[in-house]
Amino acid sequence: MSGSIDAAEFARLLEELEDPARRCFLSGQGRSGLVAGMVAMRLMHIGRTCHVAGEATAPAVRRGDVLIVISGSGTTPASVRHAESARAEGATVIAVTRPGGGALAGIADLTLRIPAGASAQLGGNLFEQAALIALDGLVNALAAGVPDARGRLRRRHANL
Ligand SMILES: O=C([C@H](O)CO)[C@H](O)[C@H](O)COP(=O)(O)O
Repeated sequence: MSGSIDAAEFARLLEELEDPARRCFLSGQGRSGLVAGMVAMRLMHIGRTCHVAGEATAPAVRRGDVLIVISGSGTTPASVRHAESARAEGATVIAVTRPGGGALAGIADLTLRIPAGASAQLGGNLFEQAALIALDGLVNALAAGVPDARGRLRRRHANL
């Protein structure tokens, strides 16, 4: 990976997600969608109301919500559509994408650029791995403000 995540972008995202009452939506396709699911799970564990776009139980996104769209290319049609729809509803859209960020970065209110270019791995592996580490870092930073976050995770963890 060349370069690093921009500290100001990371801080801006943290600020946007500071309000524990704010609903979060996550979106991504393929492996980027799996990263979205992992991040949504941890946000739920620390007490957030969080949904994964496209899941049967996800409600409508509305003004005041935050949608985080994960897409290395920034051009995956479903991801771009989710960003457009959420913007049209008045939600805040956060793009997690490579520098450049395709159409997605142009739609988003905020972007976290993940400097994961070509690598010896298959497909977009490096982006997907790096995006997960960055977003786990974001959740850990949010968890620091949650009283007894570890206990909360234990109590909220799936048991079925
Ligand atoms: O699963 C993926 C593919 O195998 C590349 O590693 C991608 O996550 C999926 O195709 C979505 O692409 P992006 O929106 O560009 O992340």
